[in-house]
Amino acid sequence: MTEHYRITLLPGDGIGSEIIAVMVDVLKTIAPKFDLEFTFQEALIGGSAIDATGNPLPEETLNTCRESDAVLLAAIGGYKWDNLPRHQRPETGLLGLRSGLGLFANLRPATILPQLMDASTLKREVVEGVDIMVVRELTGGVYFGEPKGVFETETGQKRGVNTMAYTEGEIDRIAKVAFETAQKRNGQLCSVDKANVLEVSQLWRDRITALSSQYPDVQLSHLYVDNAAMQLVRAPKQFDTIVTSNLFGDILSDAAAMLTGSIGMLPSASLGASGPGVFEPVHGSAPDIAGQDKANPLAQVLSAAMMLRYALNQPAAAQAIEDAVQTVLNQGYRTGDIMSEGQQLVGCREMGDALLRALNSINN
Ligand SMILES: NC(=O)C1=CN([C@@H]2O[C@H](COP(=O)(O)OP(=O)(O)OC[C@H]3O[C@@H](n4cnc5c(N)ncnc54)[C@H](O)[C@@H]3O)[C@@H](O)[C@H]2O)C=CC1
Ligand SMILES: CC(C)CC(=O)C(=O)O
Ligand SMILES: [Mg+2]
Repeated sequence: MTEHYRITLLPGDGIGSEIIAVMVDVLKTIAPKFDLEFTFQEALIGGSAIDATGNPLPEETLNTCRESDAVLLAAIGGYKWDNLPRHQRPETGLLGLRSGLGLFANLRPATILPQLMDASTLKREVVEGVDIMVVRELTGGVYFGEPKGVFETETGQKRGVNTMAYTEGEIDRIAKVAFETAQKRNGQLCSVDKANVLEVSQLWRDRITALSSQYPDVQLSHLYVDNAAMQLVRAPKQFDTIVTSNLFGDILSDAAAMLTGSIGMLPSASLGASGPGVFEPVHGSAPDIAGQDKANPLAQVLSAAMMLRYALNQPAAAQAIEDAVQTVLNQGYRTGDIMSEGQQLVGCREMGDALLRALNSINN
């Protein structure tokens, strides 16, 4: 029986429309082979939404997302909107989408593919075999805490304020996701915080430690975030699952991206307790290469694979996409960000065409 899914597409800004187009072709190609049918509905977010409606997250977009089975987002942001007031910025739209859909858990896998061992800026022996899952808290911490703003002091100076805050409930629910993720992997969980300085991090550490007694099969460790950043580039293979707050996870997952060769390779899944998840690359809108057919579409395509696996329970279709990515890399196709000697430099569109050829060679 054919399974039918309603998918919201959010191309956003910059390279968004280029990489989403490749991903949609991939999904359309895979659908009949696995008895799937997708209805795609495009909606506005970020700078393109500001230009069209004055609002980085129109209510209509949130409603469309809520009515769908899953959301595929590319990225938002760009120079054009950098000087708008905070509440009108593209990034505020993205934060609104995450909080509006209750997406408190962001899973960011950083796995090095054997074909890309020489694309990393780190030595082959350091990155070979890296397989890390960063579980980033996504709707709390300093990106959302109150008070925030720029205020005037008694002496007339401007003072910028953001607040890093977590409740026990917010920590407990992300901890549960992280422990369960570690259980399904190698059973090692490293919690990253700054408990030597920040009260909010001490609460984080205390709650994670308290909850660990419910997961005797998971080996829990703690690192301060400065050391964790250093360890990630010194000896990344020591990590299995990492759980951390919104800001630290944002930073550490970009660093982890470079272990795999490029941020253009890293997908992610943003999940809540119920309702549709958002599947999105870790990278941003890359305005420096937008409109030039230079973007690597693989993080976006692998985000669609995460959607098939995590939201739609279609692991065989997810695997087919992941296999196609390996095939095109085996064939030597490389966008600029993962290019190395002896390989064939291609643009975003050409990489997409190679993926479609690989998928079309799958037997029905
Ligand atoms: N989830 C999202 O929508 C995010 C949005 N942003 C926004 O994106 C804009 C640009 O931010 P940046 O700090 O420059 O981060 P970025 O991730 O967009 O780009 C960083 C560097 O990586 C390269 N890059 C990123 N994705 C790539 C891909 N698929 N293929 C090849 N190269 C790629 C870019 O060309 C750039 O040199 C900003 O407006 C920022 O706020 C940033 C991060 C996440
Ligand atoms: C653009 C920000 C809102 C977030 C970010 O950098 C990210 O989620 O990776
Ligand atoms: Mg980021």
